[in-house]
Amino acid sequence: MPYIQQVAVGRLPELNVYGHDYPTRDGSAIRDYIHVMDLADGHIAALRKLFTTENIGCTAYNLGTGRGTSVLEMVTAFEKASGKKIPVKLCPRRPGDATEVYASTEKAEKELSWKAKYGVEEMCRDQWNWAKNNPWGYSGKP
Ligand SMILES: O=c1ccn([C@@H]2O[C@H](COP(=O)(O)OP(=O)(O)O[C@H]3O[C@H](CO)[C@@H](O)[C@H](O)[C@H]3O)[C@@H](O)[C@H]2O)c(=O)[nH]1
Repeated sequence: MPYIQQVAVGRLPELNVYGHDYPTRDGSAIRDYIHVMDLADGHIAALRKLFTTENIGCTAYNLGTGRGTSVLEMVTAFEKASGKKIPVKLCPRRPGDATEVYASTEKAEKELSWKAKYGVEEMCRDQWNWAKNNPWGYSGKP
């Protein structure tokens, strides 16, 4: 996402897509992208659980949407949200990259009463809204 955003604002000429021969629906790798607001809410839900449960010990929760989106699907969604063309360069796979990663969310839903609210469309919309107003981030153009 940070790289797609940099292409959209003109800081990078194109997005390197690492891997286009994965056994996925379009050949690119699949990940579980999450809206930062959902991620923040998930942490708050975990803290709430921590402060209200005695002897909770150490427990891990997955914070994700439970849905996988491919790199090329993300590009298309960002193009739609921004109205900008995102040129891509199909590159070899990065060593060590997994084909498909998405979260199992049942435990967090059940025990934290937390579930991601936003989808890829809202993620791209809100990221573009921030990026177009802050193309060089908080620090401004160097
Ligand atoms: O310019 C880019 C950057 C990324 N990707 C692809 O986009 C996907 C997501 O990449 P990235 O944001 O680097 O995340 P992951 O590959 O999911 O790895 C992250 O998540 C892993 C599991 O949490 C951690 O182990 C890693 O350190 C962390 O970088 C992958 O398919 C990449 O190949 C591109 O195609 N072009």
